[in-house]
Amino acid sequence: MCLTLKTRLTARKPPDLSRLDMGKGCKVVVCGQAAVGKTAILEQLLYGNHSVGSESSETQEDVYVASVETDRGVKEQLRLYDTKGLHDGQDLPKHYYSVADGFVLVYSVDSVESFKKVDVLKKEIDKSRDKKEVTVIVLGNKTDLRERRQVEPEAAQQWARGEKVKLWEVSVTERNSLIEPFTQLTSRLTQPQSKSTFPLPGRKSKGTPSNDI
Ligand SMILES: Nc1nc2c(ncn2[C@@H]2O[C@H](COP(=O)(O)OP(=O)(O)OP(=O)(O)O)[C@@H](O)[C@H]2O)c(=O)[nH]1
Repeated sequence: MCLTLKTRLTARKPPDLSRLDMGKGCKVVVCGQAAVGKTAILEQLLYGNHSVGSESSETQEDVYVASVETDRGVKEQLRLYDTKGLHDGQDLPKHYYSVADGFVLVYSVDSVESFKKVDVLKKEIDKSRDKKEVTVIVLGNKTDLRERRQVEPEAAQQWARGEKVKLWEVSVTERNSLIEPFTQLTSRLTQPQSKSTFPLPGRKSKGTPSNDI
């Protein structure tokens, strides 16, 4: 498993929509209710240096470019869009639906409201995906807050089965819990048959040549 930060393109400034279509790599939108831990997850995954409970400012939009080794042993590039957290009644801006190859929907297990928001987002994705193939994974974060849990794992997994998405419970306090979801997401996003409308029999994965630093 290898996951390296290549670049962090922006820092806490308003979104520049023109950047969304630029650059290579699968585009993954990380979204969910405010303060569920979207930034903490990305920073812990990529830098390994997030200390939970630390003061954090609200994200506007940040883009991280990461190199992830898939379960086929090929390094692939991901562009991870850390989006502004959604407050009550707020929707994810529409442009994300049209550019995303994949979504990471994040809720916090100590907030049933944040889980309901993930359900709303999933249904929006289904409505807007048109014919495009989009990979969605769901992360239930903050499992370390055991006494404050409001979303039970079985109920969440049942919902996930109904929606045909994979759901992992994670905690930023355990970096290892974050690795498998992102490895699987990358593997699915880059699997050869999803790239071609006319898969050829016996066609092998080409993979993307690594240009790691
Ligand atoms: N206990 C605990 N706290 C966490 C965890 N993940 C994140 N946090 C804390 O939750 C707070 C909010 O985290 P952020 O990463 O800023 O959340 P966000 O979803 O990016 O927030 P917005 O940008 O406002 O939407 C921070 O104090 C984090 O340290 C976790 O797994 N466990």
